Amino acid sequence: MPTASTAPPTGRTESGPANTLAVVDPTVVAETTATVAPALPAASTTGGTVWLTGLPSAGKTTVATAVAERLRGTGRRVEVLDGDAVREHLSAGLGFSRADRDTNVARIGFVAELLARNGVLVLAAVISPYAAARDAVRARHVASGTPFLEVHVATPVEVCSVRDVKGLYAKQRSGQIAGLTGVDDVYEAPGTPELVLRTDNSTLDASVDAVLAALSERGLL
Ligand SMILES: Nc1ncnc2c1ncn2[C@@H]1O[C@H](COP(=O)(O)OS(=O)(=O)O)[C@@H](OP(=O)(O)O)[C@H]1O
Ligand SMILES: Nc1ncnc2c1ncn2[C@@H]1O[C@H](COP(=O)(O)OP(=O)(O)O)[C@@H](O)[C@H]1O
Repeated sequence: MPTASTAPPTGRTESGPANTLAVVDPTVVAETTATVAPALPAASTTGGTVWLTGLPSAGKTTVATAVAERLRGTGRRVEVLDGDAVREHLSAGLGFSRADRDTNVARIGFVAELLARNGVLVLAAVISPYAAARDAVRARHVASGTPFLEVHVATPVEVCSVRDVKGLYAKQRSGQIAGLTGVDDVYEAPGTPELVLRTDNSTLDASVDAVLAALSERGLL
């Protein structure tokens, strides 16, 4: 809710009826507003979405977080949308069927576009295994003229399964889970992503630099 110090002179107050100030002498309102209204910020920086797709343990979250950290130091408005975290809230209750994954990706894409359209730089770290679902997210951004960069975190499954940050690959091997992306469930690699990161043969810093360069090339930094 807007506070008294930031509310525009709409003639409304939070506690009174909508037209409370409409009966007040407008010069008084003008004086009051002139006293408390803060200076408007300069035009906001263009937002955009960086969509990191890849297998579990590929490095999506690690890269997204590191890019965000670098940018926060510059004062840029940045948000990380992580599939894992979103599944605890916005996508609570969804599983890993194709339908549920598509729903999850569509929800994250919706929020990403909303934030990006309003000047936030969004880093979405989501497996998003199906090309059609990712393309739909891109289309949503294109429709509103919001920049969208697909980044394939293309770490090979052999490397991901050794990293096995959450023990999922081991669980799949021992038969405790099935339908693990890249092992016994589909992962459709992007055909023409804006950027491909191979975290198995380059450093985290190099990946962060590559993402920042891609943003800079598009005037998003
Ligand atoms: N069966 C199966 N397949 C793939 N991933 C699995 C599975 N079960 C649980 N997890 C964990 O779920 C984390 C979030 O996945 P996402 O929301 O990004 O997946 S999806 O885009 O909806 O497919 C995902 O997080 P990351 O490891 O960070 O990618 C996995 O750790
Ligand atoms: N160059 C690199 N870039 C990103 N992560 C790396 C790199 N080298 C090793 N790692 C490690 O790989 C793991 C990736 O995990 P995470 O970012 O959670 O993957 P994801 O989000 O794709 O599941 C982390 O433990 C990270 O420290």
